[in-house]
Amino acid sequence: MEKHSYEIENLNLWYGSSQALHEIKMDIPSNQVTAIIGPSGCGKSTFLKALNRMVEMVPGVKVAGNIKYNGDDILSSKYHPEELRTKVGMVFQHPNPFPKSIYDNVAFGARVKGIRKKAVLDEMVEKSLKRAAIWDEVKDRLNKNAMGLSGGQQQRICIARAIANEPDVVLMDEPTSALDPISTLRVEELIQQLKEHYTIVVVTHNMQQASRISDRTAFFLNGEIIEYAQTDQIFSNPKDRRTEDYISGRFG
Ligand SMILES: Nc1ncnc2c1ncn2[C@@H]1O[C@H](COP(=O)(O)OP(=O)(O)OP(=O)(O)O)[C@@H](O)[C@H]1O
Repeated sequence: MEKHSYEIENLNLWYGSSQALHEIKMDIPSNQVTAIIGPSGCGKSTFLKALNRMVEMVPGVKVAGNIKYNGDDILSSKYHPEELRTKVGMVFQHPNPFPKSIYDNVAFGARVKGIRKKAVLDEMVEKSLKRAAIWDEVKDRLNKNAMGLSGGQQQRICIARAIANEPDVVLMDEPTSALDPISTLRVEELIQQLKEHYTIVVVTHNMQQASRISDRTAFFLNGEIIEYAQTDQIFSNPKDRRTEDYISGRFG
């Protein structure tokens, strides 16, 4: 049976009195890439930030329904959201390394957890940078400031920082939209490699990207899921007219 990192049912979300998500039902398979597509303002980022409960930082937000993460109801009052912070990593649209060395960026989470041994940190930094496909480019300058890298390299450092915490899910909110085409391709290849170890959920405006890198695609419109299926099916044989109109560029 397919394992799911998330099982979501009846998810509704409001910013004040304005409803941004309506009755979302979605299972997110483990060790696959799930893409979230849809026009601007349809709720993609909101949905992503509901998965790690980051959305609750917005004043006046109300979330109702069921989000099961590895079988635990993360919206229950008994659930400690801190657990999600380590298990669910996040990568943002604009690369946001800390103004620190490459090494310190990747070692950051481990140091927060109290890990001090240099050998342990060294090994973790190397492993994470290798997994993020940037080790060869930076191994000779680990003590240089990460802000001095190109945007594409910075984004891979941010991915290394996210995976250094050994998460099992990585959420990515338009991770390549600020990158040039070559860096975009590198990050796309990386995302496909990462699914061997992590469950990936990626929000993208770019439909070619969704079709290239994802196993499943969910099409959101006005805060609802219109269609969610295998990516091949969404792009070759969509069931809903609105999906077809969107993927063929008729709106959005
Ligand atoms: N912090 C907020 N406070 C109030 N309303 C918000 C907030 N964030 C988002 N919204 C509203 O919720 C709806 C969904 O926004 P969201 O950012 O999730 O969409 P999106 O699909 O990610 O858009 P984009 O592709 O432009 O990033 C929009 O109507 C938006 O205006």
